[in-house]
Amino acid sequence: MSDAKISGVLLAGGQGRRMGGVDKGLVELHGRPMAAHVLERLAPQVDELLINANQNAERYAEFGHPVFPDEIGGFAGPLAGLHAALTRAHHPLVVTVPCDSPFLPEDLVARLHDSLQAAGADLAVAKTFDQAHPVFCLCRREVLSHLTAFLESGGRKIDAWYSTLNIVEVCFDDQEAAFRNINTREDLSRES
Ligand SMILES: Nc1nc2c(ncn2[C@@H]2O[C@H](COP(=O)(O)OP(=O)(O)OP(=O)(O)O)[C@@H](O)[C@H]2O)c(=O)[nH]1
Ligand SMILES: [Mg+2]
Repeated sequence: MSDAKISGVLLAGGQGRRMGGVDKGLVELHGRPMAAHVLERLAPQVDELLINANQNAERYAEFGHPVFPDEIGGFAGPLAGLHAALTRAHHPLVVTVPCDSPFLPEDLVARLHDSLQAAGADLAVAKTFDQAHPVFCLCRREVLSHLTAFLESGGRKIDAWYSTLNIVEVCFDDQEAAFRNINTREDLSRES
């Protein structure tokens, strides 16, 4: 297994429309912002942490890690966040996680990394049973030029971009509950 260092990126650049247009990463669960839960789980798994957010930069900065917005504006979706992340990351491997999945696996990065290496893939993405979790991915930083070209040609859909890459899907069937995400007020109250 390679010992390449890994940058971890919290994707918090969405508009939270299903929750009424809130900045979901700052919404509190058990008395703390969801971003805090996610960062705490991810920190021991990576060599640096970065935060991608398009609003409330000062509040995200309080977590103590660099904060940056999408370079491609207009809330173009998570690929715009990944694009910005790949331009900012210092390490050769980059893992992304969403801001609304506070229970992410503690061995997420180790398992994505093992599969990426074993398959010699460009990108490893989590799945549970037949459900893909496309924003939980580990990729090589050098896919940036490929992603930039995809975005410049008007591409926005994460699945469409993945279909042009050498990817490996990594099975987390044993931890399905760790991927539950919070999209609505009802989802939030179910966890509270
Ligand atoms: N950087 C960036 N991240 C995004 C964007 N849209 C969604 N995301 C992130 O992608 C992940 C999954 O997105 P969703 O669950 O759809 O979150 P959302 O878009 O804020 O919420 P909805 O508006 O209800 O769809 C979350 O971590 C979001 O922060 C975007 O335009 N830019
Ligand atoms: Mg969305």
